[in-house]
Amino acid sequence: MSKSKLIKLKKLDAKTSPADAGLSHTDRPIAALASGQGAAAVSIIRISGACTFSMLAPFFPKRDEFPEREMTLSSFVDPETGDVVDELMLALFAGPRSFTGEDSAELFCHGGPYIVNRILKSLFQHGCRPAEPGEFTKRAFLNGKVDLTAAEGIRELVEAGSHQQWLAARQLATGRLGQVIEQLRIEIIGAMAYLEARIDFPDEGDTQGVALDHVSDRVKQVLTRVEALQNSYDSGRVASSGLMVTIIGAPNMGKSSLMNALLDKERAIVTDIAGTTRDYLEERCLVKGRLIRLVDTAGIRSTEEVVEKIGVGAAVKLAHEADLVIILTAANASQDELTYFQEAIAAVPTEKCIPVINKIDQVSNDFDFEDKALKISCKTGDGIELLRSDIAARVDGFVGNLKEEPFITSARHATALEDCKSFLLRFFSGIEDGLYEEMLAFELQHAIRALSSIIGDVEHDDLLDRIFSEFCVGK
Ligand SMILES: Nc1nc2c(c(=O)[nH]1)N(C=O)[C@@H](CNc1ccc(C(=O)N[C@@H](CCC(=O)O)C(=O)O)cc1)CN2
Ligand SMILES: Nc1nc2c(ncn2[C@@H]2O[C@H](COP(=O)(O)OP(=O)(O)OP(=O)(O)O)[C@@H](O)[C@H]2O)c(=O)[nH]1
Ligand SMILES: [Mg+2]
Repeated sequence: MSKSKLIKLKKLDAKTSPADAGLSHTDRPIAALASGQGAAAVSIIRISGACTFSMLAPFFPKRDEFPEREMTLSSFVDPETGDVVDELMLALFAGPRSFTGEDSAELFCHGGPYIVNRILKSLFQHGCRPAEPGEFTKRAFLNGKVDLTAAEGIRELVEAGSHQQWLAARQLATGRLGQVIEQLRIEIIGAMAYLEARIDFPDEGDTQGVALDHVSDRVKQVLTRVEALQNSYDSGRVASSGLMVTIIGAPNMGKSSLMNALLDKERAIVTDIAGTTRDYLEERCLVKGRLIRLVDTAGIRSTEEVVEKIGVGAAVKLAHEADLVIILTAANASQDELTYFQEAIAAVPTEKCIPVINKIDQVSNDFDFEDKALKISCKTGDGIELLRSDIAARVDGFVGNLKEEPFITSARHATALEDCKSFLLRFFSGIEDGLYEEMLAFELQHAIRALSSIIGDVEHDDLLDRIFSEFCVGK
């Protein structure tokens, strides 16, 4: 194996820090703890930006050269006191071959809070500034290392706590979605090149009609794929942000108790007073490894006769927002409460609805239950595992086979695709209305811009040139 390149830690000319040497706030290298807070075996401090290497020089006085992209055991010295703060591993990355694309360094130090804070403090005193949240990844994006979807994916990878979140984050972080969007963009740009040719060479005569069909066929294919991506949003959203599960029911049925049981902690206040929960309460949690957003609601009261209708109306509204609605009653519920239960079940679409009877510990074993409902007791825990399995199965139903097809995960992607689609549709109605090529090209340009916004607003003139160079007039 060839020996790796050496990087020199040259001190800046002045016996001063980069800050004193005239580096503005924005030019200064950024530094931050990259690993978790709190005591750890090892912590990682990341540094990135021009002057990273010269900024580090005063901390490693015994050595002025380090191999690139290799860990080297070194003493980190406090230039003020001469204290050896830690024996740590140093890795240097010369830009553009780094995560951010800039000169960068990583310090793997002993993970005590004192050491970490002291190193960071020294770095800030000698020219670094604290990195803003996401700034390393932002720099990677600005330096063209990752597109916007990949940057989003990196953020989601770091937060992923479930298999589905990992799947969703991976397809963003690896650039898979970005590539799909880029392909669609290039397709429209290619179609537009034909249009531009018709604009620039209007007298090429007989092939004109054929060419417009060709453009429209290509755009139609893009539209189909845009719609497929739009349809993937439900799955992608559930994978990435969790299934929204709302618990509704009359007061005192045990909605908050069920929330706590599923969360496995005393989150919601539970009392025997009807009307304890007054507002929505949302908590994220894992159910058999699947992320859900669990929403506890205020019990729907029936103080007057008309209220039942209002109650059912509220259930319909909640059902509309939620991916799954747990409709709760109790084994010892009153006739009114049971009526509400039945009406709510009728009002919520079947595929979104899990009817559940709670408090089965309060009635004898041969009690005649309504067949379809799941029977549980938040008090004894009976039936809770079955409910968990049911919820997990619903998540899997949404997330399905996300492995095969590309999918979108955020409202940002969904909105941009909707924009793109509406411009494509305007393009088609423009053809029907016999609009000039210039106008048609205008719609396509907007569709391209909408796609560009997904991967980051980049100039597409360069791409246009590339496509044009492969393109021959009249073909
Ligand atoms: N120590 C460490 N571990 C880490 C990261 C990191 O920044 N540092 N990562 C941070 O997220 C992830 C890995 N992602 C990375 C992506 C690109 C490059 C990088 O140096 N890219 C160069 C060289 C590529 C090559 O030689 O193959 C480049 O793209 O030019 C490094 C890490 C997870 N683990
Ligand atoms: N015996 C028994 N009591 C239960 C069970 N689940 C809940 N309870 C009790 O029922 C009462 C109401 O429970 P909550 O969870 O506050 O009911 P809720 O539906 O959230 O009520 P509101 O917020 O007022 O709408 C409390 O006293 C709970 O301890 C159960 O499975 N068995
Ligand atoms: Mg409650």
